[in-house]
Amino acid sequence: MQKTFRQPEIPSFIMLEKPLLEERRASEGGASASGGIDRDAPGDCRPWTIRRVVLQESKLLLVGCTVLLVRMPFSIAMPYLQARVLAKLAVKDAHEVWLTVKIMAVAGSVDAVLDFWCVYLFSLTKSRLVKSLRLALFDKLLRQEIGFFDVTSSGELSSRLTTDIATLANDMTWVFRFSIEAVARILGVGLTLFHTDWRLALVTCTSIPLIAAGNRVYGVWLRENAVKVQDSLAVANAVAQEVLSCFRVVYSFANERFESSRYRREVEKNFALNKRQAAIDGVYYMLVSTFLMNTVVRLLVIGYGAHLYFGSAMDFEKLSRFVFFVDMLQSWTNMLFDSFSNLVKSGGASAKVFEILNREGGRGGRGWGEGEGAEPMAAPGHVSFENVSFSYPARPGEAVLRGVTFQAEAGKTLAIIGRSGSGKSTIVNLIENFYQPDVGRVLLDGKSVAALGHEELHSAVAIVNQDTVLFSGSIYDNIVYGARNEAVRRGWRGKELMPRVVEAARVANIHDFISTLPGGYEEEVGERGVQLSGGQRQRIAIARAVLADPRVLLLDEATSSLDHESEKAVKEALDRVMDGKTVVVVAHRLSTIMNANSILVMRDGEIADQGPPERMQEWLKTAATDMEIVD
Ligand SMILES: Nc1ncnc2c1ncn2[C@@H]1O[C@H](COP(=O)(O)OP(=O)(O)OP(=O)(O)O)[C@@H](O)[C@H]1O
Repeated sequence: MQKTFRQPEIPSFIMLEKPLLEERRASEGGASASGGIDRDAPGDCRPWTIRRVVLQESKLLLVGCTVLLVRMPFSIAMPYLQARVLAKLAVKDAHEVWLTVKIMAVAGSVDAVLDFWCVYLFSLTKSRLVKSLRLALFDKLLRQEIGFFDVTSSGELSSRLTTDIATLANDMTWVFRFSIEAVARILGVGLTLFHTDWRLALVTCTSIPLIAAGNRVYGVWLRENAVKVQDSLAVANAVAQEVLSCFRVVYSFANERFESSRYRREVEKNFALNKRQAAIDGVYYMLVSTFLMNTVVRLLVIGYGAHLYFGSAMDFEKLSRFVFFVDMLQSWTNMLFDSFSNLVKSGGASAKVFEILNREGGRGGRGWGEGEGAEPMAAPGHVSFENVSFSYPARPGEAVLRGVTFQAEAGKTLAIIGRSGSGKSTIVNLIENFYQPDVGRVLLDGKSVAALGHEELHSAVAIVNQDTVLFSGSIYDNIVYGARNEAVRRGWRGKELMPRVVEAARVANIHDFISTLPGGYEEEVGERGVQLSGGQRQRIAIARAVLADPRVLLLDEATSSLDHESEKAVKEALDRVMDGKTVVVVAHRLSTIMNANSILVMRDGEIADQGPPERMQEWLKTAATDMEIVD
């Protein structure tokens, strides 16, 4: 049921015009509009692989490869022309020398211009891939179930989003820029070598089987190590993120030294892996690149070439041309080695990224993005649990709820009480469909919450926790957060939203405070709302819930985290918000319990008792301490 808001005067400092609908359209159309990766379009079940990612940009790559092929004759012409200049110098043919120099100048210039296009096209491909992969991964993370985040640290995930994708992309740049070019050039030079002298060309090829065997061994090892390197980096990042985001706790216990050594330990593990990789890289390049290619092949070519030259089976120009081409072949083979090792490393970096992208995700109910835009149904907000048993995915064997059955009647308040760990918050979590019961059903107005659309459920149910989470941004942004989907559905812009935001802030007892701030509703709250007091944060969170105008309000009542004044302001705000709604409150205050319509007593995951407060009055007095109930 939509609440009708009194339209207050809009304060003069508010000049907001936030086009939420356009914002959403931009975010949804972002990837396809830019021609990037299809971000797991519905119905697309193809697994994510490097091949799939690369194929997404096949058109750009094709253009890049065409430019490479066009460029190749100009690049390959250079050693050929150089050898010709040397030969003509030896016979003092000035006309031919200058003519060849002019041809070299033209060929070199065309080569340079085409080089620009190669670099540009392949770098562009890389940037598009990074952008699309980041978007796809982030969207995939948003589609995961809450249990996934219980067992995966946010630091690790941000490492996947940033470091892993950046490594993958950097390495891919090499691969695109050089491996395709290297293969094209090696083929071109190879053909030219055979055309120049097939015997010397065969000698040049003798090392190929050895190089192939070396690459295979190196590749297997490198891939394994690359996965370990990225994993150790993710662990180090997770530690850093945790410490930085909880820095006040670190500071207040003077644990900087401990945290420094904890981070150092993880960075050292990453360093040890990198060191091992550096040593193996060294051995590989020493044997394959420097010894085999640069020394053995060169000695064979010059030795056998000299033999042919002295036996008059080859002239000087041909021999010097051959030597120049072998030089070119060597530098491009080295390039190919680099590309190969980078490709293998990017395989390591991408392993976890693809693992997440290919993750099924056990989110119950319809996922994010499905059935959105639908008008929320007008229903009274009746919550019921039918024989619910549940254990958390992180601890599958441990039943936290057992056979829980109760009703929270529409428009009434149900207070849940019980000892710490008895399962009170778990009940709230299940109403939010954060997790699904192992047995039984959780119903909202007769429908299983798991069967309701994601937006539909969460526009009907709002939660206010003790542990208030605000986002960095303005107070306005944080309050509007409660009604973003509705604002989009109704096409509201800033001027339609502002009166609602102000009204919500008034209901939540925070408008007067906001009006005293220099920036008013546009005042920044800092990361996680650090620039506000606990009570102010809570009242902004209440305003956010008021704006969401839910049918069911879930409250986790604070015990003593606030001073008397703030607690009074928060309590008044809550009393106003609760009016006329179905409220399920994890209660710690006797007044809240006595004002509730019904009380549910939890003990070790089971319902110990339930009934109206009048019936339990006497019992409550004796059990207050045990149940952590305060006056
Ligand atoms: N995400 C989770 N993963 C695994 N176990 C959990 C998780 N959350 C809670 N638990 C466990 O479930 C049990 C019930 O927790 P719950 O938070 O529901 O208790 P509570 O009655 O709300 O306690 P409190 O009053 O202290 O908040 C506890 O034993 C707790 O350790």
